[in-house]
Amino acid sequence: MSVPRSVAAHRQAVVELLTGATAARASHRLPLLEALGGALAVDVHAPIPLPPFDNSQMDGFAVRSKDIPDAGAELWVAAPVPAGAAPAALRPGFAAPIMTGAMIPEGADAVVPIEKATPDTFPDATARDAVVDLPAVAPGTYVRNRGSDIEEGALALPSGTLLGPAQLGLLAALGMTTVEVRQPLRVLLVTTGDEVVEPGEELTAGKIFDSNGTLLEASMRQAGLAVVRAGISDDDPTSLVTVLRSHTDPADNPVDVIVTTGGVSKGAYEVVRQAMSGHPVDFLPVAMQPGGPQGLGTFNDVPFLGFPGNPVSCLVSFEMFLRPALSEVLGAPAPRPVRNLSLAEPVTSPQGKHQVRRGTVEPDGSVRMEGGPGSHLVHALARSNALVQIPGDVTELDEGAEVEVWML
Ligand SMILES: Nc1nc2c(c(=O)[nH]1)N[C@H]1C(S)=C(S)[C@@H](COP(=O)(O)OP(=O)(O)OC[C@H]3O[C@@H](n4cnc5c(N)ncnc54)[C@H](O)[C@@H]3O)O[C@H]1N2
Ligand code: MOO
Repeated sequence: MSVPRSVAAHRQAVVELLTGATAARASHRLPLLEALGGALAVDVHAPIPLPPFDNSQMDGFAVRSKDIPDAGAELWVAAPVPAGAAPAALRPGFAAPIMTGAMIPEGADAVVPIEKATPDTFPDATARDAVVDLPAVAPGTYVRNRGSDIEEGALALPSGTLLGPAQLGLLAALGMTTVEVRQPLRVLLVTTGDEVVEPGEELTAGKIFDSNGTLLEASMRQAGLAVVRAGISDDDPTSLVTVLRSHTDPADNPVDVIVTTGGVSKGAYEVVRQAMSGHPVDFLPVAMQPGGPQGLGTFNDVPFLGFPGNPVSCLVSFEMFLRPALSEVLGAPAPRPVRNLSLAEPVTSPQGKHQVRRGTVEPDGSVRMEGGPGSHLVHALARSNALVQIPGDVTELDEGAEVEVWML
């Protein structure tokens, strides 16, 4: 029996497997919202500064700060400056009513919020010769300077950035309508097993619904991959081989990566192992639980990963191997945030296996386990927001012990 491979060694093997497949990816230009979840193909530099002009952070009065001594001063009220208007220059001795986001008039260098003015309401726009009492204010107060968020020409987003709501919002703020994104990696996802049926079909004795397909397709899409689904393969290896051949023909737009689930352990009908015979694929144990049995190699020169069949094993395999490898090779998606947190309860773990438990981070910052270690516990997984990492040499941890937690 082969010696189990470490988690780090297997992750490195996945990185090496994907490195060739992801070289020189083509890119295309998409409208911003269609680029959601994609990876930026080029560095984007700011075509304009943000903010584009000095503007007010408050509803109040734009003033020349040097017009107001420490004791305060009474100033004439100038014409109001609504947001969107290009104001006239501010004359000495005047204060201009200004609204949040409105352009600071030339000559003004500070804003006094309306609450600090006497009277503390804006005069009627038609009022003549109105005056206002204002306290002293330091230059720059409540002024949002042109270019203080980003200067014109500065690097806004580096190539490889995964485009989420905040990144797309920035591009819109910069006035862009389209963005150059990498063509996503195309992944063929095949779930396997005679017992597995599509959700919505009839559930007869001995059958279960396919959760792996949805779980992994959702994970992959979130990570920016394009997923090609080939349904559920039964336990006949010839039909699985036919499916894999049809998606890996070099003359017919082959997929970039193949991921299967199930059929990799030691049962009598391990369809994936059988389908891969004659191809350079290793089936090996990784010293990890869940997700111990793994397949890795190529089928018709296309990188292949065989995840074990249990749903939690699939999710853990994706999070521990494929997602980090994509981050390393493509620069996206961003790695999961890692935190060191204390355990809300004691935990035991098998000697020699890196265990990945599912947990919930509590408001007090401790982490509580959701369900036991079993890799079939999809309900407990659905309650979790974190993967709790317990190294292979650790067998017992007390309540309060520190553990590494990956936020999902
Ligand atoms: N004698 C041994 N038996 C098993 C070992 C072992 O080392 N020796 N390893 C166990 C571990 S750990 C795992 S993980 C599984 C991996 O098995 P397979 O990858 O061959 O997967 P299957 O046998 O096809 O399925 C395992 C389990 O998952 C359910 N399943 C499969 N596909 C789906 C799906 N699409 N959606 C939902 N659930 C699915 C399946 O019904 C089984 O319950 O092997 C252990 N056995
Ligand atoms: O290693 Mo298996 O993935 O626990 O159930």
